[in-house]
Amino acid sequence: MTDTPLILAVPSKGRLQENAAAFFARAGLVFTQSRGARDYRGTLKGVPDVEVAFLSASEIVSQLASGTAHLGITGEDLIREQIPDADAAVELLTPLGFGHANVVVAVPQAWIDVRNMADLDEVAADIRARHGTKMRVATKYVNLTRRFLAEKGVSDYRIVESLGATEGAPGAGSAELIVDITTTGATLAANALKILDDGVMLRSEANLVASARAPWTDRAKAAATAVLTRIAAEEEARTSREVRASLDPAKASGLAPLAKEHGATLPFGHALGREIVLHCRTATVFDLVTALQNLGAQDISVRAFDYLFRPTNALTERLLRRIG
Ligand SMILES: Nc1ncnc2c1ncn2[C@@H]1O[C@H](COP(=O)(O)OP(=O)(O)OP(=O)(O)O)[C@@H](O)[C@H]1O
Ligand SMILES: O=P(O)(O)OC[C@H]1O[C@H](OP(=O)(O)OP(=O)(O)O)[C@H](O)[C@@H]1O
Ligand SMILES: [Mg+2]
Repeated sequence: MTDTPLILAVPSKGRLQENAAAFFARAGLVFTQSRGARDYRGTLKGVPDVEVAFLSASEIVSQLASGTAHLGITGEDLIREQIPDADAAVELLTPLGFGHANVVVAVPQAWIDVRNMADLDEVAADIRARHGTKMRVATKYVNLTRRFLAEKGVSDYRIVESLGATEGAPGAGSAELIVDITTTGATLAANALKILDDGVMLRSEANLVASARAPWTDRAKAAATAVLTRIAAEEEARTSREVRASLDPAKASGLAPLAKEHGATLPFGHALGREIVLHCRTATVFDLVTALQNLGAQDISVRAFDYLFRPTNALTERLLRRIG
């Protein structure tokens, strides 16, 4: 226990698997599965003290909640659904830009008068009056649904737990409406369902998540820092550019204010000769080039980095703030 390595939980199937593997690969983090593809444990090439656990997105949530895994990639929808006190149990270190899905309340398109959550109260009353039963909501997001309906003041309903093909429930007659995730909307459309106007419960995407309950030994902390440092260096590289140019030293006094105005830095300070080097955000690079040209700079070149390691990074700081 005192010497536990870092357990990194990675999606082994489903929608997140490929994107998660690509995300780690970009950061130079390559998995090795020693006993072939059916081995559900692995390591990270060149990073000691890391054990990779290949799990489903929902198992990853369970392991982060219990502290069996230290770090993992999974959907925020599953985090909010499966962990009652999510903010106490885990820290969402950063959204990852893939695995986008909205958790929504959807009803049959044929219900033309039902447009928003408030209308559901009338639907419930109507069902009760006609059939003496409760309005049925099919979903696997039981907790999110209960919380959301309570917030919206809808109380006369019952949940029909659904483990798959939830969108088919109204058509099959096993529920009146559903709560499920949607990305393109194709499955909802195919089942003649529509999202209520105020029926988006959560906009989810894949996140890099840390467990607050895992045994954060020094060894695990050091390994996590190594992993997060690489991830941050890849992101910093992707969002930064290096700008080099030749500038008459007589004009060098204009450089610092120019850099400041464009949010750029002079990592090597003011060169004594003609060569100047700036780092800037990718999005501002052409404005910076124009400003340098106006200052009289020549032979301006712009380069991308593979990795850019800063003295600190937001990911590691966020983790260490949380786990101490
Ligand atoms: N279009 C999508 N449909 C489903 N999930 C998506 C979609 N886009 C992103 N996701 C995310 O991927 C997560 C895992 O869903 P996925 O369908 O891959 O799991 P699964 O393999 O079906 O897992 P399980 O067997 O536990 O249901 C979702 O909870 C959600 O966060
Ligand atoms: O809005 P769309 O782009 O149509 O995507 C939404 C559908 O995708 C998911 O199912 P999935 O294919 O993962 O099958 P599952 O229900 O077996 O997990 C989800 O449960 C929806 O049914
Ligand atoms: Mg699925």
